[in-house]
Amino acid sequence: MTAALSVDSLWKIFGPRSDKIIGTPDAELSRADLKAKTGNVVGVKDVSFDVAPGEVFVIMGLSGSGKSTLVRLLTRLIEPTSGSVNLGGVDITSASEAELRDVRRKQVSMVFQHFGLLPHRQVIDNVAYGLEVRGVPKKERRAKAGEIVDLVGLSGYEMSYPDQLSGGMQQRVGLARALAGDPEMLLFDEPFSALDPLIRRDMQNEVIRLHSELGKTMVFITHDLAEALKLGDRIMILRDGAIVQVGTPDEVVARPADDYVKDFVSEVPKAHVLTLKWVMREPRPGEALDGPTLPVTTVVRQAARTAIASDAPIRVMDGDTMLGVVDEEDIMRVVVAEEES
Ligand SMILES: Nc1ncnc2c1ncn2[C@@H]1O[C@H](COP(=O)(O)OP(=O)(O)OP(=O)(O)O)[C@@H](O)[C@H]1O
Repeated sequence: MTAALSVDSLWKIFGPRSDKIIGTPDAELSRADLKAKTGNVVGVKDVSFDVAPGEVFVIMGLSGSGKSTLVRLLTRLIEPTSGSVNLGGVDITSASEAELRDVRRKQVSMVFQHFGLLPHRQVIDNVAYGLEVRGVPKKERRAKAGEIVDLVGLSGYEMSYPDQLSGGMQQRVGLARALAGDPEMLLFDEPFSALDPLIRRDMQNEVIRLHSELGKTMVFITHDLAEALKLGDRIMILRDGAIVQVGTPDEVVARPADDYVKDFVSEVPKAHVLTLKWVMREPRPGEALDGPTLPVTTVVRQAARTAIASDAPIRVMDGDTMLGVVDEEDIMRVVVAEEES
């Protein structure tokens, strides 16, 4: 299957003569050392990854890790120093201005932290804006926008103006606007960072629901690990512009690539994230093998009740194949370790 997004050896170095650094030993320097030696700052350092169609791919990192730079490179809002980006079959790196405009209008929509709504337009016309730019006639674009307004739970607010809505509702308008043009991919740049925790949780659930209904490819930028774990099919962790780890949420939590990631995930409630894959074991000699079955993808916490209710260990399955077993004690070990940490 062709990737929805493919990034290959992408670099962005800010500062003088930045294109002369890649390929030299200076490129290997830490960000601080390179800055001290040459005055250049590495925004994105030799980043490669693929996003599959329909995947939710989260790019996570602390402030300064290069998230905003990377997301801007994806649609070439800034020029890369080297490397390539292929978005839905279009080579972004060599695309003409006209092709880029087309990609930004039709293939990818962005949702930002600052909603960027047009204050003097009603919700319906904010949502329809992208269609208007494309020249879709008023009746048609309003009908389409109306459908999307319903989809994001804003029915009844079509005629409201942005400043009459709460932050969470404004971000729903932002989401609706991004969806109205029926893009293949949504790019979220820290969209919920400014929202209250409860509203933020609602919006995350909204993203999960919309993804399951529409199946769009999503690239989601965040500095919040809990958000990354909740939303991502896979998570890519950046530090100083470089990739530290790419993996599924349970891989990242179970097998952090280094101390940096380990530190990040130390507070994560493991039983809520780890799947049986990480706690199953070989059956012991003589152990009963007629216990209940659960898929290997079951989260540990969800397996607890089954384990407690059964004398024989749970058989952990991949389809018809038994991969291992877990019993109550195996599960308690994860839960207790979590309480102690
Ligand atoms: N135009 C620029 N000129 C020089 N350096 C820049 C420029 N833009 C970004 N940088 C530097 O590149 C690095 C990565 O910044 P970037 O904004 O991409 O990080 P971030 O992870 O998005 O952080 P934040 O969450 O704070 O926005 C930082 O050291 C930043 O100072």
